[in-house]
Amino acid sequence: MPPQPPSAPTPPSLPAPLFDTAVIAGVGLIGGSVALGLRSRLLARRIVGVDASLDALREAQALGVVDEIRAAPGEWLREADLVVLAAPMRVLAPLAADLAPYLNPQALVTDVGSVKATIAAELHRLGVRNFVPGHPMAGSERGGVAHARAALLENAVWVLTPTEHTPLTALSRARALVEHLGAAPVVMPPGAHDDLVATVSHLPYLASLALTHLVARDERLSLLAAGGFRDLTRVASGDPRMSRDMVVENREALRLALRRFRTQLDRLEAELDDPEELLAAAQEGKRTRDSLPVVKRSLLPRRHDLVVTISDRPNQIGAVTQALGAAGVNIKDIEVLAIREDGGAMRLGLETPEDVQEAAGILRGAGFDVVGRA
Ligand SMILES: NC(=O)c1ccc[n+]([C@@H]2O[C@H](COP(=O)([O-])OP(=O)(O)OC[C@H]3O[C@@H](n4cnc5c(N)ncnc54)[C@H](O)[C@@H]3O)[C@@H](O)[C@H]2O)c1
Ligand SMILES: O=C(O)C(=O)C[C@]1(C(=O)O)C=C[C@@H](O)C=C1
Repeated sequence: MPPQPPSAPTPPSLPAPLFDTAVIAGVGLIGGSVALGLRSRLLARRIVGVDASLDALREAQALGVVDEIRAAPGEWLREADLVVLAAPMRVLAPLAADLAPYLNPQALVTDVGSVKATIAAELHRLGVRNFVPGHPMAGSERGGVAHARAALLENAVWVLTPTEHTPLTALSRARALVEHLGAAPVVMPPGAHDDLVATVSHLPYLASLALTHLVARDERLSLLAAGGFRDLTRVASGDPRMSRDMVVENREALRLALRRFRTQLDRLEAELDDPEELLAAAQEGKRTRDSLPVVKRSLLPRRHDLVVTISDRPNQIGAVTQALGAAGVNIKDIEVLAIREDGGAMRLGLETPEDVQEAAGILRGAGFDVVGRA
């Protein structure tokens, strides 16, 4: 055979996404953050939002959180291989019942609700096979998609609460989802989860309400309320109805946590007359609080991303940054997404959608393969 001319190296293709079509049911703070995580980490080829509020859907689409929007379930759902239920807890089960007739039986279905035993039982009753109940231990008092950020879920503990009905393959797919989103999966039964969050989430919410009620009786108290009071009561600013639903749903476990809390308060009150004992309690409290792990999250919103494939040749990353630097495009964040024998991909975080357009043009001109995610 005559010698062949050397062919131009073909740029490596982007890593295959974990999911083809992801559906986010409830495109608010948490659903939107999951969608942004899927997006920025290239975990789904296509993200569809479904929500009871047309305004929320339009906002999610305008912010580039989802690719497509749907106002109601339908045949279109069969294309989904991932469905994330992220609506308020009181509507999670009815929402699942509306979606169930259209679900592809292979689809991984998960939720993000704050209490797990009831939803786990409800979805089993509905016959949703690949359902893995979940709860990211991260959030904010500010709801709505405008506050969604992929970084919200980064390094967060994300509890998965399989039951005896949960297929092992579904659990391992849910684990992979959580890990790929940059969070840390922790697996336990739904009841154990509900007992624990009663103490670390639902009790603090009621305690913050109690404190705000104390302050409400005298406006001079609000005047003097500084960092300490504000830190302790931040969660009282959350959506009252959602928070109410959360604590009511977990009331059995919460009653026990409240009893333990009252005992602690009584003990501390008694120790006011025993300063040495109170000092020991204060030292123990400081040790516990100081030893809580610091959760590191990126400071940058990852809304304006550009993904560049890089071949396995020297100085490819340098060539990308130099080309953009020479044109005055400011790179705010860089992440290497995948490294393989034939190359890999990296994500550039840019400030504005216009920067993404400009950078994509420059890099394409320099022979790079790019995908914009403005
Ligand atoms: N906010 C937090 O800190 C936090 C943390 C972890 C988990 N969660 C859980 O996440 C879920 C969502 O909370 P959020 O803070 O994102 O709320 P959110 O208000 O920001 O978003 C909820 C979204 O669900 C939509 N929705 C309401 N009813 C619906 C229905 N019937 N069908 C489809 N969509 C509907 C709303 O329009 C809204 O867009 C809740 O179940 C909550 O328990 C919240
Ligand atoms: O506001 C926050 O920072 C939260 O993380 C909110 C918080 C919590 O109590 O920890 C509230 C309810 C959710 O189920 C999970 C998280």
